[in-house]
Amino acid sequence: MNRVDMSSVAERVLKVNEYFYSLQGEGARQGVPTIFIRLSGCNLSCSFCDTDFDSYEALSLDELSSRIASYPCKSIVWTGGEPTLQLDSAIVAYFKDLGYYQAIETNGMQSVPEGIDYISCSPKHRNVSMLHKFFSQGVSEWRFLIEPEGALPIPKEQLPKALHYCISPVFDLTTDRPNPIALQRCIDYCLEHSQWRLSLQIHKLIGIE
Ligand SMILES: C[S@@+](CC[C@H](N)C(=O)[O-])C[C@H]1O[C@@H](n2cnc3c(N)ncnc32)[C@H](O)[C@@H]1O
Ligand SMILES: Nc1nc2[nH]cc(C(=O)O)c2c(=O)[nH]1
Ligand code: SF4
Ligand SMILES: [Mg+2]
Repeated sequence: MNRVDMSSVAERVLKVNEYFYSLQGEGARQGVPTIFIRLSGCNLSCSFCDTDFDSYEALSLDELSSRIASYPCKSIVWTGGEPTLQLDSAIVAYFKDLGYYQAIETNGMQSVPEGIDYISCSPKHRNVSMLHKFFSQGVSEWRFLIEPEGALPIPKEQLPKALHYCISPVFDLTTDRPNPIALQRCIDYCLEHSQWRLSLQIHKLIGIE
């Protein structure tokens, strides 16, 4: 981006629920130091959702980038809520210009802006053609969430390709521990389908943010 473009993008505003520095707790990048930026709002309201994402502070990109600049890290995870509701390619380019590697956590209801380096998709629907439409180039990781009851959400049809195939048991909201029945379903599934691996929310298990 040239300097004129950069300065106009810098004034754009995101509704930011919270930002914090921690270790990636989920998926194939577990343990990686990461700046989490949680954007407000979602297009779904999943019964198991572990996140309050309604409240927000309106921050310009300029302000947001200066607030995260003190973290000793150049890796962002955009999450929410549903970050695809606010992010676009100009915002991604702005943070790329500042040297950030950018991952996203998305529910798979719509496409991800160009320039994102790593896509973690945890679909909350069973519409495989929608996944092919939005992720025709593939994703970095699938991360299917498994509940204790009901049909497994992993489609029998071919998914867009991924580098990593993760399944996660739903964590109980009162104990911050995996639901034991969901966990057993995940273990059984991985042992029968060896392309898939178990992902636990390690941040909850070790008591970090
Ligand atoms: C809070 S969501 C935000 C991103 C996006 N809306 C999504 O659903 O992927 C981040 C991750 O947390 C997972 N998640 C939410 N509630 C959970 C729970 N109770 N147990 C385990 N994972 C959960 C989601 O499946 C998703 O992978
Ligand atoms: N440590 C940690 N890792 C995470 N990975 C995805 C998270 C999210 O809420 O999107 C999350 C989170 O909230 N904390
Ligand atoms: S899509 Fe993600 S953020 Fe939205 S309600 Fe479901 S789990 Fe929570
Ligand atoms: Mg979380």
